[in-house]
Amino acid sequence: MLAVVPRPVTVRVPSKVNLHLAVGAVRKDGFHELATIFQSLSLTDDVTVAIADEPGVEVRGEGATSVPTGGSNLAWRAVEELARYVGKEADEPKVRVLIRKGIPVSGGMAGGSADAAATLVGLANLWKLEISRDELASVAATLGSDVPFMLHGGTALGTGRGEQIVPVLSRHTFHWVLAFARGGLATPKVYGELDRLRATGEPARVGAVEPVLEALASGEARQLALLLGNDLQAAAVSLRPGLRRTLRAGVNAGALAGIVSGSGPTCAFLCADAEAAVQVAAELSGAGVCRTVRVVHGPVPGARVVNDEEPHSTPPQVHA
Ligand SMILES: C[C@@](CO)(OP(=O)(O)O)[C@H](O)COP(=O)(O)OP(=O)(O)OC[C@H]1O[C@@H](n2ccc(N)nc2=O)[C@H](O)[C@@H]1O
Ligand SMILES: Nc1ncnc2c1ncn2[C@@H]1O[C@H](COP(=O)(O)OP(=O)(O)O)[C@@H](O)[C@H]1O
Repeated sequence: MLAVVPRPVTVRVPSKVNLHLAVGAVRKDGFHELATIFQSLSLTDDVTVAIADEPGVEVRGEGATSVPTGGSNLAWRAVEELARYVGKEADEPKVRVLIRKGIPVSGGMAGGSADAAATLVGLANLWKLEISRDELASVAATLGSDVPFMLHGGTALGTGRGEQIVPVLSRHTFHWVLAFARGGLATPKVYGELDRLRATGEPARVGAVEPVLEALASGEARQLALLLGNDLQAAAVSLRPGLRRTLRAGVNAGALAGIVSGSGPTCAFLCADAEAAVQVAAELSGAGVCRTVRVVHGPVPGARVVNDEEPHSTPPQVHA
């Protein structure tokens, strides 16, 4: 009798920006204690998982050539972790993963984490697993600090090393312009640079998280703009001094505020509305301070199956 091979499953997964990133002490396990507010953004990766005779990962799109396709790819690690969790034999998952990247690699927008989260959701569907979101989140946390949020999406507070997620009330949609840099920044290097800066001085720290929560609940972009803060920004700028110029250029172009996204080097500019974002993007792209400019919005849903929707929708793009 012929076995029925399940159809491939395609999952769309957002990127993220940290609206507030307070980096605390280094813990015994080497991670920093965090209090962060994540917001998912409409810049996405699409990940397709399929049963195949030749297992492996294929990567296409934005920055694809700098993404490993072997066992260190976070999507492949997700295949292995989920297989282990549900008790599949180590050589059983004959799965092929196709990643279509829209999220810049090593850009501080959690692209690898996004692919891992998308793979978990895709496999749960492909393998018809009876697994709860909480269980999936616990597997996600073993893959990386940002992975649980990429499952979750929306706007959320992350604590611990960033993996403990609680949803946050956020009214309205916020409009952003992203400035992609040439080349990426390695996350551990940026945390290390912050440790170095703190050992030799007192780089400014972000304020309390409560006012940010209030601004999100009010949905007022102008209020939120005054409160955006990222403790890793000083470290990213120290490693890439040119980011200072990019941040200034975005505000000069009419953004309400600019911030380094997570560990950088992508810069995210909050704009008053959708129309203002398009104008800021056009002006910023002519300023010669970044590689590419994108207009996006948030929050959007976390990793979700989109089998019957059209393939990867790239947001408006302006080449700088
Ligand atoms: C900085 C943030 C902000 O959301 O994201 P990115 O900007 O890289 O996307 C995250 O904290 C990145 O999370 P993620 O990329 O999942 O990191 P992990 O794989 O868990 O850890 C990579 C390395 O980052 C450092 N790290 C990460 C998280 C944390 N709370 N403390 C740390 O010190 C450690 O050096 C660790 O070895
Ligand atoms: N599926 C993936 N997509 C992107 N990067 C990946 C992936 N798997 C592993 N990596 C590696 O993870 C590192 C961080 O990538 P990424 O998640 O894009 O950046 P960031 O941590 O700045 O958000 C890079 O060195 C990249 O080569």
